[in-house]
Amino acid sequence: MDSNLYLVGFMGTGKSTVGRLVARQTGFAFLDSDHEIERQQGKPVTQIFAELGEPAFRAMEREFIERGHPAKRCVVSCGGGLVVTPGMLPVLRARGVVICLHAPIETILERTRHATHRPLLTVDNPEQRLRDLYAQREEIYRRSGTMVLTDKRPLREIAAHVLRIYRQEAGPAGK
Ligand SMILES: Nc1ncnc2c1ncn2[C@@H]1O[C@H](COP(=O)(O)OP(=O)(O)O)[C@@H](O)[C@H]1O
Ligand SMILES: O=C(O)C1=C[C@@H](OP(=O)(O)O)[C@@H](O)[C@H](O)C1
Ligand SMILES: [Mg+2]
Repeated sequence: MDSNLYLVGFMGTGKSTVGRLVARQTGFAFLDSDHEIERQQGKPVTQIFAELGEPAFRAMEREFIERGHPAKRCVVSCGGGLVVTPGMLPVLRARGVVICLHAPIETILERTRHATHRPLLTVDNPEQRLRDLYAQREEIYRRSGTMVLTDKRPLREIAAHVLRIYRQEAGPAGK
């Protein structure tokens, strides 16, 4: 059982935090798509958006998923928009197990309130932006993979749940 595990879902659902924990527990490598792109570009995601634009960032995400990471034994925390780009979900599915983290919008608003590293939220009304994006994307996340609820749940419990699903879906009958 060594296929990759991809965590997808909206901003603030805990992909980066939970992914790190699951990687530690499995001994898999931990890769966060945002961090990998930042490392490769030598600048933060906010600067990439400002200087090169969102489409360029989406192309970097695609490149990272298609050619930029090992095929086995990785936990990959995907940036929230990665799986929204048309054509990305089949690529993730072909490469491993896709699990979607979920939280209600009120919890997302709370968890993202003080962060400054998400360029989509550096607007006059970040709350409205989050509500709009959440509504636009909800259906895509719902269809992306087995859903894990994260609201009012401790991180270690979420990580254990993710790991259980991974073992079921990557097991002998799976990948
Ligand atoms: N289950 C949880 N309970 C409480 N806080 C959480 C939980 N999951 C994530 N957080 C917090 O929410 C914020 C966003 O988490 P992060 O892992 O960066 O999400 P994502 O990568 O999905 O955007 C962080 O401050 C993190 O500590
Ligand atoms: O939802 C999005 O489009 C984005 C989510 C971010 O990642 P997180 O989901 O880890 O915050 C990051 O990739 C970028 O700011 C764009
Ligand atoms: Mg993240």
